[in-house]
Amino acid sequence: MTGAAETEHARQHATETTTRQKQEVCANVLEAYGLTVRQGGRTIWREASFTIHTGEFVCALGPNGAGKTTLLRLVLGLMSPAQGEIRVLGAQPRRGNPLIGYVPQRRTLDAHLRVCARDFVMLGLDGHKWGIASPFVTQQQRQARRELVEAACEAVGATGYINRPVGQLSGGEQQRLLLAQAILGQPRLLLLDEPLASLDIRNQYAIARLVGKVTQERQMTVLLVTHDINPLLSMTQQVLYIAQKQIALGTPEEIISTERLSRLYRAPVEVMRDSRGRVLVSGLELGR
Ligand SMILES: Nc1ncnc2c1ncn2[C@@H]1O[C@H](COP(=O)(O)OP(=O)(O)OP(=O)(O)O)[C@@H](O)[C@H]1O
Repeated sequence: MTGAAETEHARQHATETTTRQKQEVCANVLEAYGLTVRQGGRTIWREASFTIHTGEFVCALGPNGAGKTTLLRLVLGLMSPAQGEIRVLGAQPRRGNPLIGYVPQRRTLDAHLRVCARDFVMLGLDGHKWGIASPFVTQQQRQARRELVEAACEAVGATGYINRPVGQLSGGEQQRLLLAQAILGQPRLLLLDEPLASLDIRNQYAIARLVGKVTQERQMTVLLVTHDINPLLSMTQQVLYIAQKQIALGTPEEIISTERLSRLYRAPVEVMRDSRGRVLVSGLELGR
């Protein structure tokens, strides 16, 4: 690296560190004030106000099309609200914020994808460049990146298949790699869009436990979209429920109750709990 490039690199690093430090002291990870969101001329939800605090594990629930992914898109700065204000780590949302890790709604990775698990996870560091590292990366930095990837793979229990082509891995194994990719940059906020979808029950619980453990160890705030809260109940502190164009936030006991859900859906919804605390909701099949 030339002297000028080194100076520029150091300046950028210092600016990013200061911004990071400033945002890390923010006690509220997500703040919404009177948020209204429209898509294609339709109001998806309106006048939502809520706060997610540092370190909370929050599950977003709601019927198909209620606007759960839309909320994640707002947080990621991929769209703007029609009204109201949203603040992420004390600032306006912005695209490519390194303080946010994101696992999008799961697509099965192409069975013919030859890239090995280690390189796939590495995309979490420079995915926007398709893994083509900057020419300024030194041998030492390359080694540090490898160690970071290996630590993330270890954290999600993927070390055993780190050299295998991702296309050949099972759904549960691929989900672990997506999680490793998202935590690589040590984000403060982790967004997960239906990480349990299309996994069998055993793997749903295994991935749920893993997400809980990894995010607690790394002190991350989590906003996770799911259709089934049960595998996540033991770690969920807040539930964010989206229905009937409204958003409600509270503890699982507050939100997932017969009275509250019936009010949210303006329909008779019944919530039952079994001896192990698992919830069963009936009445939602009648429509949004
Ligand atoms: N680009 C777009 N243009 C117009 N409408 C859109 C667009 N993207 C999403 N929508 C609509 O916004 C609504 C909310 O979509 P969103 O994907 O946020 O729902 P969701 O709650 O995540 O649903 P699911 O549980 O099915 O994933 C849907 O009715 C969808 O059709």
